Amino acid sequence: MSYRTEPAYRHGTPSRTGVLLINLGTPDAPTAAAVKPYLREFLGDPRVVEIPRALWWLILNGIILNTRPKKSADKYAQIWTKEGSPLLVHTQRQAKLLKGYLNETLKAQSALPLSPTLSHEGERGQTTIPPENGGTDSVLIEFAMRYGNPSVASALEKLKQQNCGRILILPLYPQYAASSTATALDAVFDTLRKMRNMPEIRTVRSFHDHPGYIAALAQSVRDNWMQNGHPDKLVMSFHGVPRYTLDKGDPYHCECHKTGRLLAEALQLKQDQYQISFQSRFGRAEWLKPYTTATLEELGKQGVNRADVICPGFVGDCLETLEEIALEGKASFLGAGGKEFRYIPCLNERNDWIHALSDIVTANLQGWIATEEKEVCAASRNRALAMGAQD
Ligand SMILES: C=CC1=C(C)c2cc3[nH]c(cc4nc(cc5[nH]c(cc1n2)c(C)c5CCC(=O)O)C(CCC(=O)O)=C4C)c(C)c3C=C
Ligand SMILES: [Fe+2]
Ligand SMILES: [Fe+2]
Repeated sequence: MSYRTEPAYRHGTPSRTGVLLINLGTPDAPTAAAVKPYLREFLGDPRVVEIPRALWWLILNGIILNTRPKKSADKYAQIWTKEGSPLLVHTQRQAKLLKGYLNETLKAQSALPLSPTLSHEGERGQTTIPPENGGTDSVLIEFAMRYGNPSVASALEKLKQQNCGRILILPLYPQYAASSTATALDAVFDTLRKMRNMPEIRTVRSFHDHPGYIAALAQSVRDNWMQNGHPDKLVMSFHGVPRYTLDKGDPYHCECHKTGRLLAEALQLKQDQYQISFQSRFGRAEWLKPYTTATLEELGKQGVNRADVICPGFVGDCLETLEEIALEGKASFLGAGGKEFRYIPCLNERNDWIHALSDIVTANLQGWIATEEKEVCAASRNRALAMGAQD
C-alpha cells in the first residue's frame, strides 16, 4: 500500500477539533438504478451479512440485486421529499443545528476566544491571530454516510483539510450493534490506515441510556399525547438484527431493552402499557423477537383500540420509520381490527435532542478544547516573536 502525500507540515500551526457524525446512508434517488449500488455496498458488508462470502456473493448478485432494488425504490418513492431522502435531509440538518448550538455553548462558556480573528493578550500587548486558526467556530462538524454519499473518506478528508488534528466520531445510532456502529467505525479506520499524518481519534460507542436522549424521547411522546390523547398501548419498535448476533455477544438487544425501560420509566408507564418489538426483518433467518408486524397484528386481534408507535433506535426519520411503520405498520394494525394508529416521529430537529447531542459531544471533547486553547496561545506567542516582539 502507498500512503498519501499530505499537505506540507507547518510548524506552530494549531490544529483544530472536529466532530464527524455518521449515519447509515441512503440511495441518491428513489429509482432502481440508484438503489442497486447502494444495496450492493450495504449488503456486501460482512458486518451486515455474516454468511460465508462466496455463498453470499452468489445470492446477492444472482437474486437480491435483481429483485430488491425495484421493490425498495417503489418504497423510497413514497417517502422521498423535494429536498431528497429523509435520512439525508435530517442528518444534514442535525449537523448544521449541532454546529450552531455547540459553538454557541462553547462561546458562552468561554472555552475559546471565538471571534473571527482570535486575539491573544501577550506579554507585550495585543496580538492578532488570523482567522485560519479558528474562524468563527471552534469545533468543526461534518457528517457522512457509511454507505453512499457523502462518504466517510470524503468527510474525513474535509476535516483534515481544515487542519483538524483531533476528530470525535459519533455514529448516529443510540444502541450499539456490530452491523451499524462497528461498521461505521471500520470505515473510519480503513480511511485512517491510508493516511501518513493521522489525526487523533475518539469514538462514541453508544448513547442508549443518555439522560438527554431519553428525556427528548419522553418529551416527544408527551408532546404527541398532549395533542392527540393517550393510546391503549405504546409500541417501541427498534430495527432488528439476526438472532445469532445476540447469541454471539452483540449487546444490541440489551441496549434496546434498556432504552425501552428508561423511556417507560420517564413516562411512568406500567408494564402492560408498552411493548418493545423489532422491525425490518431481512431474509429467512430468525431475527430478534417479537417482530413489530406480528406485534401490531396481535394487538389489533386482541381488541386494542389505539396503538402508538415510536422508533427510538432511529434519531432521524427514514424509510424504516416512514414507510415500514407509519404506512405498513398502520395497515397491519388496522387490518387486524385496531381502530386508531399513530406514528410518533423521530427526534429529527427537536431542540431538546440537539441539546442532548451537543451534551454527548461536549462530554467526549473533554480535554481537547483546552489543548486547542493552549495551541492557539502558543501560536500567537510564536507569531508575536516572529514579528519582532521580545520574549
Ligand atoms: C441483513 C440486513 C440488515 C441488517 C443486519 C441491518 C441492520 C441495521 N440497519 C439499521 C438502520 C437502517 N437500515 C435501513 C435500511 C435497510 N436495512 C436493511 C438491512 C439490514 N439492516 C436494508 C436492506 C435496508 C434498505 C431498504 C430496503 O431495501 O429494505 C435504514 C434506512 C435507510 C434509508 O435510506 O432511509 C436505516 C436507518 C440499523 C440501526 C441496524 C442495526 C442495528
Ligand atoms: Fe437496516
Ligand atoms: Fe438482552
